[in-house]
Amino acid sequence: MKLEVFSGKEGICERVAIILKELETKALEKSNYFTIAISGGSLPLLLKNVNKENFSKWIILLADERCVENDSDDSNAKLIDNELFGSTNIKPFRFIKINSEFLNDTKKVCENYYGQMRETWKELGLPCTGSSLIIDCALLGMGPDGHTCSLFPDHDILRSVEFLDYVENSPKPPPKRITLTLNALKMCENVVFLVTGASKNKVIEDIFKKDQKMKYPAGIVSEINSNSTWLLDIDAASLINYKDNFIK
Ligand SMILES: O=C(O)[C@H](O)[C@@H](O)[C@H](O)[C@H](O)COP(=O)(O)O
Repeated sequence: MKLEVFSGKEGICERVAIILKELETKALEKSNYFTIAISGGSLPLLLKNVNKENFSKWIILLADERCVENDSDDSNAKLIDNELFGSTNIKPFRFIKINSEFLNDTKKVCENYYGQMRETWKELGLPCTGSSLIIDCALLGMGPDGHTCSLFPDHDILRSVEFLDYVENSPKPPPKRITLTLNALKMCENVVFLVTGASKNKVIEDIFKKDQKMKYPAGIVSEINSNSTWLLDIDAASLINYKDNFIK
């Protein structure tokens, strides 16, 4: 697991734009598309420097989504749409969102979302292994409790054997959500965590200094995926020794 620390959000914005350009280039050498799963929270606000030149080749997925209307202020899709595309005319090749027709049945929202993903992978000949669809990049946040996507510490969802699953009792509101599982995240070509703020420094200390990754879903993802990179600001990194990983 790679670690890079920045003095502020600006450095993270610049670095993530460079990383995504590199991953996009690599993906487009193999296929016509770049597949990326994106978290909600403050993460989409860090994507302002992302190069939009090849957006017509991007397939955007929700790393997790709250089961709300796509135009609700609680929707991760709305947040990502606003931050990446704003008022521009630029659009990705496809942005897979939940079907709000099923909002009264979380399981159906989940089945439908996975179905949309599978159809896209099949239609475009994207790589898969069994029931796992291979995603080029998962761009993930982490909460102060160490959750990532809607994978919460000590929650049953961590034992899911599905690729995509749902929770109806999320400790963080709103309670009903769908999420990529550990199985799915293990198979992603790359996982990039963007973590800012002092509220996360203890979890970062446990993951990077105390070797207690497995206590936290974000740490577990980093352990099981062989290609994870963490971009932190100095507030999140304040309890670890980051001298050799400080970028600017
Ligand atoms: O669906 C959610 O409730 C959010 O997406 C959540 O999972 C968020 O990504 C993390 O809590 C990190 O949030 P911040 O980046 O805002 O700290």
